[in-house]
Amino acid sequence: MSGIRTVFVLNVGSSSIKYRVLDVEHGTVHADGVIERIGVPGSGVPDHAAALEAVLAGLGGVRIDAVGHRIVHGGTRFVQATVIDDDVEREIEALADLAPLHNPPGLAGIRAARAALPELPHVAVFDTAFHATITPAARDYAIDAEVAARTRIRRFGFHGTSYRYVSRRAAELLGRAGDPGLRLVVLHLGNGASAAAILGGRSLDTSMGLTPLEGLVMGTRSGDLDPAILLYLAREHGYTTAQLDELLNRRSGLVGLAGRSDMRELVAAAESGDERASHALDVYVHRLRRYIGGYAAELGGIDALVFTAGVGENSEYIRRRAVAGLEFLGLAVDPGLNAVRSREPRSISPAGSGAAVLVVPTDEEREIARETRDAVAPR
Ligand SMILES: Nc1ncnc2c1ncn2[C@@H]1O[C@H](COP(=O)(O)OP(=O)(O)O)[C@@H](O)[C@H]1O
Ligand SMILES: CC(=O)OP(=O)(O)O
Ligand SMILES: [Mg+2]
Repeated sequence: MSGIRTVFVLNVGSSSIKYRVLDVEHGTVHADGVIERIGVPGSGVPDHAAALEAVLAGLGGVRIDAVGHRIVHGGTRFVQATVIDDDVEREIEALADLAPLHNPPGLAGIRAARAALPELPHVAVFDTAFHATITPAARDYAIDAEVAARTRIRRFGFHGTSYRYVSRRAAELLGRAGDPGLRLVVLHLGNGASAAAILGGRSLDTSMGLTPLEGLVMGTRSGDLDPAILLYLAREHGYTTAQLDELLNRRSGLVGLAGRSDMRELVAAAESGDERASHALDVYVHRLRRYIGGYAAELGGIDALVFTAGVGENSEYIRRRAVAGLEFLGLAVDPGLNAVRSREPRSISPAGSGAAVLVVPTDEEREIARETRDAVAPR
């Protein structure tokens, strides 16, 4: 008897708002859209409040019962979806320094939406929350423990809302929902990309760390590198912290290696003989395979490898190359099944494989709606 049927989900980025109004039980979408170029001069959308006003005006008469907000970093304070009040809003603000690219826009979204819809419950759903269960060994960096504690440095992990949704759908597809022994390696490959080792629906390890910069090669982020590179650039080449931030978050990854981040374009370029594109893809796939192997080792074997997000769901090429030669883990991809284009969760491994290879489209908005309902009216 929660009465929460229709949830307005807001995924606010630095210059865009993605939104969806949906029926939480059936997933039926009443409205959705994206507003881009917020705050860009000449765009006609000066700030998040104006953007949200435009979104709300476009919704007309749709009845909304609650609002769910994607917040990327919940720190140690938020390990589950949380109903927002003034205190929670302040605590999210205090976490901004840990996720300077992601949290401030999320907070701007909360402020604008609470002002516009003050009578509704608002819930913050955190990317980090699902990874609250990572092992202590996976959680800690090997640095001076006193410094780490004082400065709150540890690994958190992100894309947790996606992992929660995808790992549940994968378990259902395998007929193993609720099985505490199910060993999944999930690859969330979007613009931001990460991997996770998930045992029985709980995250044991994940590739992003204190911030969403660690781990896999991404569209514009470097992922793992030798931290001494920063010292070297600062000391010998005069880089400032702002320049290092810009280099590693915006001018690295696929963009840094090959000048572009769109996977479709890169694969097409590589296939027509572009050496830089081809090399960028080699670096991307190399890193990916190291994580698959590492997580299989942590899990003591693997029952299914799961691909999700824009690249994982759509790139036949990346799936083929990620799995090539992993027969020793029971993993293989059937070329015919891999070529099928579909929005449905599906297996792409040959019948009789030791482990499954799955493609499971993620749906962060639907998961946010579900967690919003459950936070407002715990079941
Ligand atoms: N048909 C496709 N083939 C290969 N890659 C694709 C395809 N469609 C989308 N992508 C890739 O998906 C990525 C974006 O993924 P997405 O999950 O939407 O990212 P984000 O949510 O992080 O912005 C881009 O690199 C894009 O090139
Ligand atoms: C946390 C993160 O990297 O998010 P996104 O993939 O949306 O950039
Ligand atoms: Mg994404």
